[in-house]
Amino acid sequence: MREITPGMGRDMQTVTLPGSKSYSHRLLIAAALADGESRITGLLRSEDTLLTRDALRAFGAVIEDDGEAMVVTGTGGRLKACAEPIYLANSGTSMRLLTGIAALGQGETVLTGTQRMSERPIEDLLVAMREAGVPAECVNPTNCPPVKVTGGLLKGGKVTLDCRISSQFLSSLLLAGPYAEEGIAVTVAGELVSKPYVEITLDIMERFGIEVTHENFKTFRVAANQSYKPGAYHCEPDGSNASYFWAAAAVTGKSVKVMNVTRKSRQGDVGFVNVLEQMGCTVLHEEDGTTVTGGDLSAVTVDMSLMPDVVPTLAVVAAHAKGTTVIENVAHLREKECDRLGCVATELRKMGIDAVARESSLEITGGALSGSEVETYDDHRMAMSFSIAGLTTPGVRILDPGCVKKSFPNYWDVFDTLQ
Ligand SMILES: O=C(O)C1=C[C@@H](OP(=O)(O)O)[C@@H](O)[C@H](O)C1
Ligand SMILES: C=C(OP(=O)(O)O)C(=O)O
Repeated sequence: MREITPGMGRDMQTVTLPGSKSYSHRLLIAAALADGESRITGLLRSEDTLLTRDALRAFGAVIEDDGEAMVVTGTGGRLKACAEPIYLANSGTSMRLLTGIAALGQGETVLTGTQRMSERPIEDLLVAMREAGVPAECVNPTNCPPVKVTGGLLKGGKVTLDCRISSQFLSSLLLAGPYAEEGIAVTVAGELVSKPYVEITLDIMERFGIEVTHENFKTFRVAANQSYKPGAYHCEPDGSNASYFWAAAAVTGKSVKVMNVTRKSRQGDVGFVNVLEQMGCTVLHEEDGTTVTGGDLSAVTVDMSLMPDVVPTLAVVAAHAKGTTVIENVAHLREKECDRLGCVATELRKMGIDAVARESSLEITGGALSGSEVETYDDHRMAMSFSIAGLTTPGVRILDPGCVKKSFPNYWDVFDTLQ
């Protein structure tokens, strides 16, 4: 348990954050699929990205960490058989992205995780993989992991993919695509949620020399006989994790600059500052970072389909704003580390805030917060978001604060520099 002390130290604070989780997973995967040696700096070393690293090692990539960079000797897309199941805890990105990559393995691969992982859907991806020739199925009749994938049979061709639950399914097929026998053409059926994460995938594939074409994010084509180019790559800091520090400024009225996270980034969550601006904050965009200064906060109605991971942060800011904030189009938040609509509403209500989770939206009416013991549901974003409420409200106690290790192991050290 960790009790937060209200208040911030200086009026203007600067923070430096570790690497982006989404970029780190993809940089490691692309380098592991390349033929030759890559050197990657700035990577996030957290529970989830290290699980991806270990899985790629099991698939035959040689990955060494010299403290500054990870040096990856890739497989050229020829992956080793994995006799033991690959354990991916509750890392959805690892599970979904590596399920597609397992199609490049030899023989059968089983990918497994925590109890919560076995409640996070994956069947839509497996349907498309089977269309592409890959025997792939859930071990239990749940549409969720563990999954079993038979490698070596990725024919590719035309497939249809339902992306209403997760964009990670599409990223998975795209990343494996260059090594499909016929290449792959993926048509997205239904809404593509979390689209910016697909842009991150496209960015990495392009940087590694792979050409992907698409018509307005509807049909994506990856030609066969392309290969990932090894080289020197750098990972930018994490835009989702920046949200907690911008939110700290928003609720305290002070200023926080997050270094090297700028609007030039392809990380959709950097767009969180635009929502804060709409709520009454001032935002300063500079070449070397983005500063938020808090102001009188008022409620917003906002579609957050593109920025799912900052919804818990926004919810805590909304609890401090005048009026009722409506966060729309976020049904997919129910499938994350916890049911983030239900759990966020429950924890806000414990603090005396009127919060309602609907099927695909969240409504929060700002008001006077009171301290409470915050259940974090083994969800790093619950811990980090609710710590921000503790800056304005005495008696906020975060249970299981160590769960931040999933994406931000030194979160509390950086948080403490605010005080
Ligand atoms: O591809 C990625 O790196 C991610 C995609 C998003 O998931 P969904 O596409 O399932 O919403 C996001 O929530 C997750 O933290 C990271
Ligand atoms: C949803 C998240 O991650 P993942 O899907 O990788 O578990 C997250 O980091 O908020």
